[in-house]
Amino acid sequence: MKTSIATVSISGDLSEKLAAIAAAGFDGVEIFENDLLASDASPAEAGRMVRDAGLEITLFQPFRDFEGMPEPHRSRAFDRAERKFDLMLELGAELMLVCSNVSSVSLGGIDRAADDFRELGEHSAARGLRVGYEALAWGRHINDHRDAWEIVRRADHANVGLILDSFHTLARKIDVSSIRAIPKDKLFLIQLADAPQIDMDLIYWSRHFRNMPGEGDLPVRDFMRAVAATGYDGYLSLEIFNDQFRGGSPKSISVDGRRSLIYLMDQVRRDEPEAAAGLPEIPDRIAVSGVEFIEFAASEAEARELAAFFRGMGFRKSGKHVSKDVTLYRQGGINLVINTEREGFAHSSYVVHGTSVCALGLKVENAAATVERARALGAEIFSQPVGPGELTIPAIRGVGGGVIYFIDQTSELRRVWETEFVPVAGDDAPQDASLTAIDHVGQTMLHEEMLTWLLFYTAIFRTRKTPMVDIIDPAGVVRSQVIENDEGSLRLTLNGAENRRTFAGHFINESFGSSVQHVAFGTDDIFAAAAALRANGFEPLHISPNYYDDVEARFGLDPDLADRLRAENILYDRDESGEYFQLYSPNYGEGFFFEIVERRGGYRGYGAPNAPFRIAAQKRHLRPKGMPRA
Ligand SMILES: O=C(O)c1ccc(O)c(O)c1
Ligand SMILES: [Mg+2]
Repeated sequence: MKTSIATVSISGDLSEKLAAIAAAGFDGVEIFENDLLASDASPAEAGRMVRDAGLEITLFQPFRDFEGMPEPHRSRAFDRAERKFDLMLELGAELMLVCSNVSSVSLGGIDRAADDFRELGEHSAARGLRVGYEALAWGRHINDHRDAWEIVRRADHANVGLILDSFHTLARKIDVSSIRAIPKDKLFLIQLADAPQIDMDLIYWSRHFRNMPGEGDLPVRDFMRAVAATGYDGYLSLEIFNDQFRGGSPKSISVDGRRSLIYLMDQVRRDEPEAAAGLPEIPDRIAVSGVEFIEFAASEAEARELAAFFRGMGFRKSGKHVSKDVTLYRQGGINLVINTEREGFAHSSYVVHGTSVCALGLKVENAAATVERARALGAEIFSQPVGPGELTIPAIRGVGGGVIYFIDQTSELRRVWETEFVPVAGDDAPQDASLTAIDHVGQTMLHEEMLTWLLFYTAIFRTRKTPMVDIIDPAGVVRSQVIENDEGSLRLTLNGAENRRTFAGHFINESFGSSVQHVAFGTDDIFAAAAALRANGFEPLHISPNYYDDVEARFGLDPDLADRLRAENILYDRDESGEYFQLYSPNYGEGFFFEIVERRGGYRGYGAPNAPFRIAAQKRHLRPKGMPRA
């Protein structure tokens, strides 16, 4: 698989772009003319920069408003083409993209356009160059790749071919099976882009909202299957016009791009094994059955406070690590560990972020295969020296720098708790709060990082995304999207803060980066949980009584139930499929919190309608210098 990306897809000046593209492992780059015009480098110098970075120029583009013109526009278009051929020879680019004409003076006519392309083919062949024709979705006469192909077919010139761009084809919902009838030697380049499904003007959608394959909602996989069926084995080139990417980190966008292509082609290899025989074999997306543990990094003093929090929620101190300052707390199927080591990863995480979640442990089928797939997708493998009596737990770095460990049931890892921890007799055992499992883990990030996290989780794990939901914070909007498995036993909520005055934004600011902001535990009996918390002296987040008057009226609740909710500070939501009960801890530090939830029936949401009231309460509890109030 040969991969390429257009310079328009990422931010920075030309040399920054090239460095990031090369570092991410791309083989080639499309030079967008504007990037050259903006650069101080001459075309020859720019070409040298590309080759010095170890890249090939896959395309020079775009050449506009060429075919089907009346005179004198026609002659002028040919003159312009000659000028660009000069430039391409200096640059060292061999293929030029001609996008379909949008000019109001263009005449249309398949044969007229074919004649123009045949003549352009002659001119380009004389210079040793080739031209590829792309149907823009908004082209004046040609806006469908099937018509562009007819023109290329009738032009019948070896130096004239077709360029397919998944966006233009999929945005117009053109049947992709038509691609299977195109001979592969006439496909000069494949451009790939996805996009979120939003109803808007095609040009605006294309130029501002494209994203990497897998990040959006278009069936890029079906498009690529059809391309693979032709036997096409040339460059796959990302061409992503996206405002956020243009303002983002060149490195991270480039890494996402490479990841998206590897992920896409791994799916295509499985769909079309005949066609995609040459692609590397990597383990399929990894099934995750849930969260095995959550690890917090803390100082000793803060660990005592955190442990008091855990105790209040019914967690029992259950084990001490055989060789490290790590303590295990358990309840139901939930494992929480606090790491107070003075060296190693947890400690450096503590130094940077303060007391926080530094690692997640996920339950997978096969931990070694998980690391293999993650590595193939460009994830960073994590390891640190193993102490006496410790197992080597396979791990990778998550997007925000946190660690994700993998525990399976088929290796010695299944005995990790017995192997690494000695039981401790909890003398001061709290009342069990009937917490059974981790319902979801909430990760907070900047809004512009959301697609990166989304692609990371969905490319490596057998998970899917749910539609974006807006969480209304009194100081702004937080966008929330969930990564989940089919069973609902793994749910990661990604919360993207658009400003720093939201509760989520405050957390990112104060904890120096994106990470886990909350952990939600599931229970089968929220009222039993609330009673246990009370018995353990744990005071939940206080919710305004005004909220309960509204809930009672809105859902027509039985007044007794409304009173119980009010008395226990439990939030309530309901949809067609079931009910949801939520109980919140006070903030820990700068906005970290726990949540206890009960789902009844088939409720699959997260109580978004309650968020404004819960967030308002949490903000009232934010203290100038934060330590818990438990
Ligand atoms: O938005 C455009 O004009 C444009 C230009 C060149 C392309 O390859 C493309 O897909 C879109
Ligand atoms: Mg294109």
